[in-house]
Amino acid sequence: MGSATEATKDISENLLGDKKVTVVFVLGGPGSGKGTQCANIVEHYGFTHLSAGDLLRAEIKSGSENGTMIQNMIKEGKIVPSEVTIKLLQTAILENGNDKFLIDGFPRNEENRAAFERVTGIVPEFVLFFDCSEEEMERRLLGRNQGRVDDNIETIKKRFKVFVESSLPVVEHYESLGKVKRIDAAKPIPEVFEDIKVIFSSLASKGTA
Ligand SMILES: Nc1ncnc2c1ncn2[C@@H]1O[C@H](COP(=O)(O)OP(=O)(O)O)[C@@H](O)[C@H]1O
Ligand SMILES: Nc1ccn([C@H]2C[C@H](O)[C@@H](COP(=O)(O)OP(=O)(O)O)O2)c(=O)n1
Ligand SMILES: [Mg+2]
Repeated sequence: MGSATEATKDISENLLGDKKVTVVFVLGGPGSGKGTQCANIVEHYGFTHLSAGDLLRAEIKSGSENGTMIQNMIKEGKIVPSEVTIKLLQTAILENGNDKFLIDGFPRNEENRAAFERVTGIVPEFVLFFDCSEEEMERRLLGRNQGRVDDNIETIKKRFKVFVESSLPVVEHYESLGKVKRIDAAKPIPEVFEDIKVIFSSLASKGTA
């Protein structure tokens, strides 16, 4: 004991038991196509998709005591405190037999990132970053039609601001570590997936996933 590295490892073993996992963070602005492409990656590369937003929406539906707080924050385009989101992610990881996870829409700010690293000890294999213009993302969100309380123009503008101010710095952090694989997400869905395939096929052939 004594070193910071050992301390982090001990905490990680407490929270995830002995489970060793491969994690890819999937980041990008609202409407950049993260969820759509995660479904493709799951189908072809055997990952399990964990969307932080989906987990939070399920928590609202379940009638949990945090439900109203989460709902209000999502409506305002704000980011839910990391202890809530991390708990949901941790449970989902432990409940799943798989050891390869795409974590979509997390970490969305520095607090998310630092807390996740601290309490799980998980370091992502890499970050898949979906690069797309706000104009295109806005068009997609307004056409998404999933009945979401945050897919209206007022909340969308707030989400874009939060993305630029809080989420892009997380991407920059991972860029400084050489961990970001950037995708041109403005292209049509099949073309975006062709670019993603190159990345995941090379991961599979290295035997790390
Ligand atoms: N490359 C693309 N071109 C056009 N529309 C797309 C593309 N990728 C996703 N979409 C559509 O845009 C909307 C948002 O996609 P989604 O995967 O939910 O994005 P995110 O999870 O990043 O918010 C959905 O209606 C989806 O069908
Ligand atoms: N790490 C996260 C992820 C999502 N949330 C909340 C705030 C986000 O605006 C909403 C919706 O997230 P979601 O990833 O589903 O949204 P998009 O797929 O990017 O459109 O959920 C959060 O508070 N913390
Ligand atoms: Mg999504």
